[in-house]
Amino acid sequence: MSHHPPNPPIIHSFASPEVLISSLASFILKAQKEAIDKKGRFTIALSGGSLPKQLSGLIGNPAVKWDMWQVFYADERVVPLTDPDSNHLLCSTELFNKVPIPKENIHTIDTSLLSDLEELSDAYEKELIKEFAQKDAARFPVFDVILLGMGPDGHTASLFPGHELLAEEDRWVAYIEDSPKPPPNRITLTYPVINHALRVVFVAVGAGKAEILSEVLDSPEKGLPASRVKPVHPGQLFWFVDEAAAAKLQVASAEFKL
Ligand SMILES: O=C1O[C@H](COP(=O)(O)O)[C@@H](O)[C@H](O)[C@H]1O
Repeated sequence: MSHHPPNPPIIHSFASPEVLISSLASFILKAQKEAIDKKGRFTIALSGGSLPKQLSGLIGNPAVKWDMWQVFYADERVVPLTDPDSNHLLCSTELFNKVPIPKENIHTIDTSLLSDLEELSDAYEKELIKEFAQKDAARFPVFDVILLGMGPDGHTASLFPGHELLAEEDRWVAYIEDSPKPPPNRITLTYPVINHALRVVFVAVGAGKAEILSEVLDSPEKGLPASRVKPVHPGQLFWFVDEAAAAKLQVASAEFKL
Protein backbone atom coordinates (compact mmCIF):
# COMPACT_ATOMS: atom_id res chain seq x y z
CA MET A 1 0.00 0.00 0.00
CA SER A 2 1.44 3.38 -1.04
CA HIS A 3 1.60 6.12 1.60
CA HIS A 4 1.62 8.83 -1.03
CA PRO A 5 -1.69 10.35 -2.11
CA PRO A 6 -2.38 9.94 -5.85
CA ASN A 7 -0.91 12.69 -8.03
CA PRO A 8 -3.47 15.05 -9.56
CA PRO A 9 -4.24 14.31 -13.22
CA ILE A 10 -2.10 15.97 -15.88
CA ILE A 11 -4.36 17.36 -18.59
CA HIS A 12 -2.96 18.04 -22.07
CA SER A 13 -5.26 19.97 -24.38
CA PHE A 14 -4.25 19.96 -28.06
CA ALA A 15 -5.17 22.46 -30.76
CA SER A 16 -6.41 19.71 -33.09
CA PRO A 17 -7.06 15.95 -33.18
CA GLU A 18 -4.03 15.62 -35.49
CA VAL A 19 -1.65 17.18 -32.96
CA LEU A 20 -3.15 14.97 -30.27
CA ILE A 21 -2.54 11.85 -32.37
CA SER A 22 1.13 12.64 -33.00
CA SER A 23 1.71 13.68 -29.36
CA LEU A 24 0.07 10.49 -28.10
CA ALA A 25 2.36 8.45 -30.36
CA SER A 26 5.41 10.29 -28.96
CA PHE A 27 4.17 9.72 -25.40
CA ILE A 28 3.69 5.99 -26.01
CA LEU A 29 7.13 5.72 -27.64
CA LYS A 30 8.77 7.32 -24.61
CA ALA A 31 6.97 4.91 -22.29
CA GLN A 32 7.94 2.02 -24.58
CA LYS A 33 11.63 3.01 -24.44
CA GLU A 34 11.64 3.33 -20.64
CA ALA A 35 9.91 -0.04 -20.25
CA ILE A 36 12.14 -1.92 -22.70
CA ASP A 37 15.33 -0.39 -21.26
CA LYS A 38 14.24 -1.50 -17.78
CA LYS A 39 12.46 -4.83 -18.38
CA GLY A 40 12.90 -5.84 -22.01
CA ARG A 41 9.16 -5.67 -22.69
CA PHE A 42 6.34 -3.15 -22.95
CA THR A 43 2.90 -3.89 -21.50
CA ILE A 44 -0.11 -1.93 -22.64
CA ALA A 45 -3.89 -2.25 -22.37
CA LEU A 46 -6.15 -0.81 -25.05
CA SER A 47 -9.81 0.19 -25.07
CA GLY A 48 -12.37 0.06 -27.86
CA GLY A 49 -14.79 2.81 -28.90
CA SER A 50 -13.15 5.97 -30.22
CA LEU A 51 -9.69 5.13 -28.81
CA PRO A 52 -8.10 2.85 -31.47
CA LYS A 53 -8.37 5.55 -34.17
CA GLN A 54 -6.23 7.84 -32.00
CA LEU A 55 -3.32 5.40 -32.31
CA SER A 56 -2.74 6.00 -36.02
CA GLY A 57 0.46 7.95 -35.23
CA LEU A 58 2.10 4.58 -34.46
CA ILE A 59 1.44 3.13 -37.92
CA GLY A 60 4.56 3.05 -40.07
CA ASN A 61 6.62 4.51 -37.23
CA PRO A 62 10.01 2.74 -37.24
CA ALA A 63 10.61 3.54 -33.55
CA VAL A 64 7.84 1.16 -32.44
CA LYS A 65 9.31 -2.17 -31.26
CA TRP A 66 6.21 -4.23 -31.98
CA ASP A 67 7.84 -7.54 -31.06
CA MET A 68 8.41 -6.21 -27.50
CA TRP A 69 4.75 -5.22 -26.97
CA GLN A 70 2.41 -7.32 -24.87
CA VAL A 71 -1.11 -6.07 -25.53
CA PHE A 72 -4.19 -6.68 -23.38
CA TYR A 73 -7.66 -5.18 -23.51
CA ALA A 74 -8.95 -2.81 -20.84
CA ASP A 75 -12.33 -4.30 -21.62
CA GLU A 76 -13.80 -6.63 -24.17
CA ARG A 77 -17.28 -7.38 -25.33
CA VAL A 78 -18.27 -11.05 -24.95
CA VAL A 79 -18.73 -11.75 -28.65
CA PRO A 80 -16.69 -13.64 -31.27
CA LEU A 81 -13.52 -11.81 -32.33
CA THR A 82 -15.04 -11.38 -35.79
CA ASP A 83 -18.17 -9.65 -34.45
CA PRO A 84 -18.47 -5.91 -35.26
CA ASP A 85 -18.88 -5.28 -31.49
CA SER A 86 -15.50 -6.83 -30.63
CA ASN A 87 -12.92 -4.38 -29.29
CA HIS A 88 -10.21 -6.69 -30.64
CA LEU A 89 -11.70 -6.52 -34.14
CA LEU A 90 -11.79 -2.72 -33.92
CA CYS A 91 -8.18 -2.49 -32.69
CA SER A 92 -7.12 -4.92 -35.43
CA THR A 93 -8.89 -2.92 -38.14
CA GLU A 94 -7.51 0.41 -36.94
CA LEU A 95 -4.02 -0.69 -35.91
CA PHE A 96 -2.85 -4.28 -35.67
CA ASN A 97 -3.63 -5.25 -39.27
CA LYS A 98 -1.44 -2.34 -40.38
CA VAL A 99 1.68 -3.03 -38.29
CA PRO A 100 4.11 -5.95 -37.84
CA ILE A 101 3.02 -7.03 -34.34
CA PRO A 102 3.34 -10.78 -33.65
CA LYS A 103 -0.18 -12.23 -33.20
CA GLU A 104 0.89 -14.05 -30.01
CA ASN A 105 1.68 -10.69 -28.37
CA ILE A 106 -2.00 -9.68 -28.52
CA HIS A 107 -3.93 -11.23 -25.65
CA THR A 108 -7.54 -11.76 -26.69
CA ILE A 109 -10.37 -13.37 -24.75
CA ASP A 110 -10.74 -17.16 -25.10
CA THR A 111 -13.73 -17.42 -27.42
CA SER A 112 -14.32 -21.08 -26.52
CA LEU A 113 -15.68 -19.70 -23.20
CA LEU A 114 -18.18 -17.14 -24.50
CA SER A 115 -21.13 -18.94 -22.88
CA ASP A 116 -19.61 -18.86 -19.37
CA LEU A 117 -18.68 -15.34 -18.28
CA GLU A 118 -17.14 -16.43 -14.99
CA GLU A 119 -14.82 -18.89 -16.78
CA LEU A 120 -14.07 -16.34 -19.46
CA SER A 121 -13.02 -13.59 -17.04
CA ASP A 122 -11.05 -16.09 -14.90
CA ALA A 123 -9.23 -17.25 -18.04
CA TYR A 124 -8.37 -13.65 -18.96
CA GLU A 125 -7.12 -13.04 -15.42
CA LYS A 126 -4.90 -16.15 -15.78
CA GLU A 127 -3.57 -14.69 -19.03
CA LEU A 128 -2.57 -11.58 -17.06
CA ILE A 129 -1.06 -13.69 -14.28
CA LYS A 130 1.08 -15.52 -16.87
CA GLU A 131 2.41 -12.20 -18.14
CA PHE A 132 2.82 -10.33 -14.87
CA ALA A 133 2.77 -12.41 -11.72
CA GLN A 134 6.02 -14.33 -12.03
CA LYS A 135 7.80 -11.40 -13.61
CA ASP A 136 6.81 -8.60 -11.28
CA ALA A 137 5.83 -10.37 -8.06
CA ALA A 138 3.18 -7.71 -7.43
CA ARG A 139 -0.29 -8.10 -5.91
CA PHE A 140 -1.68 -6.42 -8.99
CA PRO A 141 -0.21 -6.23 -12.49
CA VAL A 142 1.67 -3.01 -13.21
CA PHE A 143 0.99 -2.04 -16.82
CA ASP A 144 3.38 0.42 -18.43
CA VAL A 145 0.43 2.14 -20.10
CA ILE A 146 -3.35 1.73 -19.96
CA LEU A 147 -5.28 3.67 -22.61
CA LEU A 148 -8.87 4.48 -21.75
CA GLY A 149 -11.85 6.15 -23.36
CA MET A 150 -14.77 7.81 -21.61
CA GLY A 151 -18.40 7.34 -22.63
CA PRO A 152 -21.08 10.06 -22.53
CA ASP A 153 -22.28 8.72 -19.15
CA GLY A 154 -18.75 8.89 -17.67
CA HIS A 155 -18.11 5.15 -17.99
CA THR A 156 -14.66 3.86 -18.77
CA ALA A 157 -13.57 0.37 -19.86
CA SER A 158 -16.78 -1.53 -18.88
CA LEU A 159 -17.13 0.23 -15.52
CA PHE A 160 -20.54 1.92 -15.61
CA PRO A 161 -22.11 4.50 -13.25
CA GLY A 162 -23.73 2.95 -10.18
CA HIS A 163 -22.61 -0.61 -11.04
CA GLU A 164 -21.48 -2.97 -8.27
CA LEU A 165 -18.20 -3.56 -10.15
CA LEU A 166 -17.07 -0.08 -9.11
CA ALA A 167 -16.52 -1.55 -5.63
CA GLU A 168 -14.42 -4.53 -6.78
CA GLU A 169 -11.18 -4.58 -4.77
CA ASP A 170 -9.80 -8.03 -5.34
CA ARG A 171 -10.31 -9.52 -8.79
CA TRP A 172 -8.12 -8.38 -11.70
CA VAL A 173 -10.76 -9.10 -14.33
CA ALA A 174 -14.51 -9.08 -13.78
CA TYR A 175 -17.57 -9.59 -15.95
CA ILE A 176 -20.86 -7.81 -16.34
CA GLU A 177 -24.07 -9.14 -17.88
CA ASP A 178 -26.10 -5.95 -17.67
CA SER A 179 -24.09 -3.29 -19.47
CA PRO A 180 -26.38 -0.31 -20.14
CA LYS A 181 -24.51 0.13 -23.43
CA PRO A 182 -24.86 -2.83 -25.78
CA PRO A 183 -23.69 -5.51 -25.92
CA PRO A 184 -24.73 -6.40 -22.33
CA ASN A 185 -22.06 -9.06 -21.72
CA ARG A 186 -18.52 -7.80 -21.21
CA ILE A 187 -15.35 -8.36 -19.25
CA THR A 188 -13.28 -5.53 -17.85
CA LEU A 189 -10.08 -4.79 -15.98
CA THR A 190 -11.02 -3.67 -12.48
CA TYR A 191 -9.99 -0.48 -10.67
CA PRO A 192 -7.20 -2.18 -8.68
CA VAL A 193 -5.55 -3.12 -11.99
CA ILE A 194 -6.20 0.21 -13.71
CA ASN A 195 -5.01 2.12 -10.65
CA HIS A 196 -1.75 0.17 -10.38
CA ALA A 197 -0.56 1.08 -13.88
CA LEU A 198 2.47 3.33 -14.24
CA ARG A 199 0.61 5.55 -16.69
CA VAL A 200 -3.12 5.70 -17.32
CA VAL A 201 -4.09 7.84 -20.29
CA PHE A 202 -7.63 8.93 -21.12
CA VAL A 203 -8.20 10.18 -24.65
CA ALA A 204 -11.25 12.36 -25.37
CA VAL A 205 -11.80 14.06 -28.70
CA GLY A 206 -14.66 16.16 -30.08
CA ALA A 207 -17.40 18.47 -28.83
CA GLY A 208 -19.54 15.46 -27.89
CA LYS A 209 -17.20 14.83 -24.93
CA ALA A 210 -17.18 18.44 -23.61
CA GLU A 211 -20.04 18.21 -21.10
CA ILE A 212 -19.03 14.90 -19.56
CA LEU A 213 -15.32 15.80 -19.54
CA SER A 214 -16.08 18.86 -17.42
CA GLU A 215 -18.25 16.78 -15.08
CA VAL A 216 -15.54 14.13 -14.65
CA LEU A 217 -12.63 16.55 -14.12
CA ASP A 218 -14.29 19.61 -12.55
CA SER A 219 -16.61 17.66 -10.24
CA PRO A 220 -14.71 14.48 -9.32
CA GLU A 221 -16.68 14.30 -6.05
CA LYS A 222 -19.67 13.06 -8.09
CA GLY A 223 -17.75 9.77 -8.39
CA LEU A 224 -18.42 9.00 -12.04
CA PRO A 225 -16.46 5.92 -13.16
CA ALA A 226 -13.85 7.97 -15.07
CA SER A 227 -13.31 10.22 -12.01
CA ARG A 228 -12.47 7.16 -9.92
CA VAL A 229 -9.34 6.41 -11.95
CA LYS A 230 -6.58 7.54 -9.57
CA PRO A 231 -3.36 5.60 -10.07
CA VAL A 232 -1.49 4.87 -6.86
CA HIS A 233 1.99 6.36 -6.43
CA PRO A 234 4.17 6.36 -8.53
CA GLY A 235 1.51 5.94 -11.21
CA GLN A 236 0.27 9.00 -13.06
CA LEU A 237 -3.02 9.83 -14.74
CA PHE A 238 -2.96 11.80 -18.00
CA TRP A 239 -5.76 13.22 -20.11
CA PHE A 240 -5.16 13.82 -23.82
CA VAL A 241 -8.02 15.99 -25.08
CA ASP A 242 -8.58 18.26 -28.05
CA GLU A 243 -9.85 21.84 -27.78
CA ALA A 244 -13.40 20.85 -28.68
CA ALA A 245 -13.57 18.32 -25.84
CA ALA A 246 -11.89 20.79 -23.45
CA ALA A 247 -14.30 23.66 -24.27
CA LYS A 248 -16.19 23.50 -20.94
CA LEU A 249 -13.28 22.57 -18.66
CA GLN A 250 -12.60 24.77 -15.60
CA VAL A 251 -9.55 22.89 -14.37
CA ALA A 252 -6.19 23.99 -15.85
CA SER A 253 -4.36 22.06 -18.52
CA ALA A 254 -0.58 21.69 -18.85
CA GLU A 255 1.66 22.17 -21.86
CA PHE A 256 2.67 18.86 -23.44
CA LYS A 257 6.44 18.26 -23.16
CA LEU A 258 8.16 14.93 -23.48
O1 LIG B 1 -18.19 0.48 -24.68
C1 LIG B 1 -17.12 1.04 -24.61
O2 LIG B 1 -17.08 2.40 -24.47
C2 LIG B 1 -15.91 3.08 -23.99
C3 LIG B 1 -16.03 4.53 -24.45
O3 LIG B 1 -16.20 4.55 -25.86
P1 LIG B 1 -16.11 5.90 -26.72
O4 LIG B 1 -16.54 5.47 -28.10
O5 LIG B 1 -17.08 6.87 -26.10
O6 LIG B 1 -14.70 6.33 -26.68
C4 LIG B 1 -14.65 2.40 -24.48
O7 LIG B 1 -13.53 3.04 -23.92
C5 LIG B 1 -14.71 0.92 -24.12
O8 LIG B 1 -13.53 0.24 -24.47
C6 LIG B 1 -15.87 0.30 -24.85
O9 LIG B 1 -16.02 -1.09 -24.60
